[in-house]
Amino acid sequence: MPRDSIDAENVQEQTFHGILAERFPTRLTFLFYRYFDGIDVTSFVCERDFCEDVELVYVFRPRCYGRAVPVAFLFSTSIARADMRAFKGVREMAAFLKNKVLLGGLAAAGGATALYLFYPYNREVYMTNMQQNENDAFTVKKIEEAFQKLSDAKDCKSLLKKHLTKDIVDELKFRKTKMGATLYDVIRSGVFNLDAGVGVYAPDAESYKTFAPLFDKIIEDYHGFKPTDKQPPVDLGADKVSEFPPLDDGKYVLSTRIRCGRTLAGYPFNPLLTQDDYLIMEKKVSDALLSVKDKELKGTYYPLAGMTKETQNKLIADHFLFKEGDRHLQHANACNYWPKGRGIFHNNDKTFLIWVNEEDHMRIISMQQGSDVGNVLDRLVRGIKAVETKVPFSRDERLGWLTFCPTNLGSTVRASVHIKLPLVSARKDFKEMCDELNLQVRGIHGEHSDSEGGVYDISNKARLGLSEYQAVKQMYDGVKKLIDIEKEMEGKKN
Ligand SMILES: Nc1ncnc2c1ncn2[C@@H]1O[C@H](COP(=O)(O)OP(=O)(O)OP(=O)(O)O)[C@@H](O)[C@H]1O
Repeated sequence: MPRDSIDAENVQEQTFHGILAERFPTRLTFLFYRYFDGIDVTSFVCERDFCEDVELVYVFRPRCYGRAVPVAFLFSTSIARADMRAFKGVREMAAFLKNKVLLGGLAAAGGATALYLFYPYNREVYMTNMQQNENDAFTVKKIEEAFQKLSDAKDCKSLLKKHLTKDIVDELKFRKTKMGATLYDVIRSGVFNLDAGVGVYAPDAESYKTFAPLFDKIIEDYHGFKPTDKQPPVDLGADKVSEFPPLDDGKYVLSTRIRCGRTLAGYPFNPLLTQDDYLIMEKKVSDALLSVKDKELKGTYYPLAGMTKETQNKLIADHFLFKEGDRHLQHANACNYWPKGRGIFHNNDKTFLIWVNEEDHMRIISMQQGSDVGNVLDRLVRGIKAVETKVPFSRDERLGWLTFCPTNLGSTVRASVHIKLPLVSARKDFKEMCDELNLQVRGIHGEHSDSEGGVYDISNKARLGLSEYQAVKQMYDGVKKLIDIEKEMEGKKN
């Protein structure tokens, strides 16, 4: 049963029968239309999202042409056979043969034209209906409609829109990973959220290979990481933390946070996880965390199910917990069965935290007040080492640690500071300056939020093609430079 159908099954079934009764009053008319008009019954069972308004879909209308050609051929030959029996005498036979040659010629020409005109359709029909390339016809139709929607969205600036060409759609629309991910699962969020910066998510690890013609272009555009490039070996920077002394004495940087993402080997990512998967993974991770021995890291796992709204909101406001209801994640089907299987682990001081089954299976986080980047990194490294011995993670030779969003691949490290730079951030070219320093700017309540009280979240932009240590260094060097410019501007002002 397709994943989307779980809740909507009964409703859809009823709608389906209602529509059938209305449009096809007798079983015979239904069968006729089903045969000649290409109605694919399996496609009715599921849909509740993108094509909400489409009740009945003639999945491949051109199927009728595919069937019409052989039917017409059989029809004409059977008439010819009947005629032949009726003819007597050589003259009639010669005339008949002449006609037959003519008829045969016309049929061949007609057949060739039909083949030429309808080959692409028939190929699709064959591939989908014979399950040659796995994807069902309705999903193919959804992908084509999604592509049309993106093409019509002139203001959309996402990398998805930029790189999803007709050729790529035609190449990928039939593909499906072994766990069942389609191109539609990949692009769904970006199709709903035309204001997205990127717009794609990987429903499972294999998607990065199966849908590589799209992912590779987006990855290269975002990270500057070519299809021939390879993620360097892991270097968490355990022996180099002393290179990151505090950035300032508390004047500019309010707090520092370094996080990385991990996915459990053998499990798909959010859109393909079942309720049982979520619960099993939660148990695996929370059990593993129980055995953390490091005194500073030891803590408790708090499942989201059962947590009061008040506690949740307090944790979110204090920047410890993920927010609920991010529309980009929701449209990527990343919030199924929420809040089941989701939760947060943290130590007493809330300086070491692990998010379970939010965007990625795990987000490992180290954070504290002030700008002691070295200390934050040291704690994170100890945390990663404590966990990775208990649960195996997905890593790809080329792309490094695998994550749901392609912007997080590779090192998966986002090292950030909450920082106040009143003069620099007032400059018109603030965003361009940060871009040049390979820094990403966000508001203080996370991605897609605005700055408050002049505080920005500034982090490394690149995560792929550089080691964990290099990602932290990118943020450290860039922020140091911004602080120097702020000081320079202060000097000039005074
Ligand atoms: N340096 C920091 N100090 C304190 N809190 C921070 C810092 N950086 C980020 N946060 C907080 O962490 C929370 C999560 O932020 P956000 O969702 O932007 O980033 P993320 O966890 O890196 O994930 P993603 O990049 O996938 O969105 C937010 O509440 C944000 O304010």
